[in-house]
Amino acid sequence: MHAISLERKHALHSVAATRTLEAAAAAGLPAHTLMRRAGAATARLALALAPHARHVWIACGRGNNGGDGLEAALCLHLAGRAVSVTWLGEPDAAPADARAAWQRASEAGVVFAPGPPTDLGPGDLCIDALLGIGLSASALPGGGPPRHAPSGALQELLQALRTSQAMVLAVDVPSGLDADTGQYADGFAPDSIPMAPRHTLSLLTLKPGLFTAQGRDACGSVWLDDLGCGALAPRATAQLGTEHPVNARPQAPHASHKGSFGDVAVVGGEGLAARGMGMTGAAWLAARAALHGGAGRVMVALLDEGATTAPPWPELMLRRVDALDWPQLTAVCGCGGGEAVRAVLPAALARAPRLVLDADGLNAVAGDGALARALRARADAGLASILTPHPLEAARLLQCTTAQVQANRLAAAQALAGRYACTVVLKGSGSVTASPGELPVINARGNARLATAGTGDVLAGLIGARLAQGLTPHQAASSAVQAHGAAADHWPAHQALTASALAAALQ
Ligand SMILES: NC(=O)C1=CN([C@@H]2O[C@H](COP(=O)(O)OP(=O)(O)OC[C@H]3O[C@@H](n4cnc5c(N)ncnc54)[C@H](OP(=O)(O)O)[C@@H]3O)[C@@H](O)[C@H]2O)[C@@H](O)CC1
Ligand SMILES: [K+]
Repeated sequence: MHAISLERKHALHSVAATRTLEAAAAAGLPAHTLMRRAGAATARLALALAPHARHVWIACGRGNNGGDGLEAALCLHLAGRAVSVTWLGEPDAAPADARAAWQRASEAGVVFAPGPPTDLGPGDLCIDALLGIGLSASALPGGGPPRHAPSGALQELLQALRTSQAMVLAVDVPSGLDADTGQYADGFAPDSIPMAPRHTLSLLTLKPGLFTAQGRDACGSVWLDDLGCGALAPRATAQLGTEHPVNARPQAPHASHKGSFGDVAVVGGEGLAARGMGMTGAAWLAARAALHGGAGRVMVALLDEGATTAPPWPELMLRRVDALDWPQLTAVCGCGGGEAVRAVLPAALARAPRLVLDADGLNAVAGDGALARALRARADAGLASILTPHPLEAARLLQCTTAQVQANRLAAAQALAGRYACTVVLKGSGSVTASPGELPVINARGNARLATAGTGDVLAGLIGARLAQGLTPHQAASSAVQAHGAAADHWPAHQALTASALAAALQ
């Protein structure tokens, strides 16, 4: 068992892949072995997390997730800890593994109670073994006729886990969270983020839903125990994090010059005169990020007709759009582009060998079939494209709703990558980078402090710098997303995170 380090990459497996592994592993082992191992691992982690707990309360559901909880109860009881179990199952209706676990726990004298002890305090521990990967698909958003929201005893136990002052350890997955998508099933989402610390012990595999959408908030710290079956794991579904270099420069030869690291041109920043909204700041932010991200030279072509603006940072060079030497550039197009960017896109799409399309650039493509076809045609011409939509922009590009994008972020990013034959970064909690023929990458870094104006422009500029330095689009995008998140994770607690300061802190 180990805590998931964000410094390394990790394989992620869907529920279906995990079920395949479970079946293969179980076939070679005596009956109930996997569940015993799962229970023992849960108990070990419980003892490590809350060594001084006066009481451990375990909420167990009717399925095998509850069986893991019963096995953990037995282990903790045998270790001399004060344990009580609330089990929603019935021996005659329980699956075989869970029934065996109940029998062993009962015979050993584990205490069963109708609910949690009334005096659970901050030093105590709750274990959530109500629902695991057997969450019914029909209860998932968009997954068919809605099943009834959790009711009665299940609802009461969920509520007790969420309002308890005691730390919560979730077995396999926080109950009600879809392990594939990171979305709660209907009726399972908490009203607010619980205050007590949370941990999740993922069993057999790490699942994608633990790290994207609502997964990060639901899980807290994530641990993995492969139950001794890691060698049997099938092909990964996705990857958590990346090990690509954060900045290509440190490996560069001494005899380098500014041309060695590529030219980035940021095209965006509609002026105040166009529609009464000045958005030039977005272009400057992207440009600053490209500079700090290691691009050799950074040019800015503002969509601000007639304005004479001095660059806010002297390293940046101003260009008119018609003076851009497209074939030599990595273009970052769209940041603060407003309506004006639409006129520039035909040239950028046809001529830029490497293109990052952000914000209004994406909206323009979503609303114009000819631009969409031009984007799609770039792959056949050997031109590299990266799209960086947030969920609403992704929904426009896919002609669906934001809720449908969020219901399965991995699938949405992959659908976009397929539709436009390019790399896609679907932003949001647990950003997903997808490219045709590549394993999608879920970013594990970053935090809510990134939810401030301009950080998306910074990301687009950084991706442009990575692309200009010769990384593949998939590497450039996934490593930039990770570096952007890591910068926020290392941000001093007392210091405001602004996009401008973030751009300057990039490495
Ligand atoms: N077997 C093994 O080898 C191993 C298994 N392992 C463990 O088993 C877990 C998977 O077990 P599982 O398949 O039994 O599913 P599980 O997560 O307990 O849920 C099923 C229960 O939930 C209920 N339920 C579902 N949706 C619902 C809803 N919307 N609202 C309300 N209720 C709902 C459903 O009710 P029903 O549909 O029967 O009415 C049923 O009672 C896995 O996560 C891991 O912890 C590990 O030990 C490794 C070895
Ligand atoms: K659970």
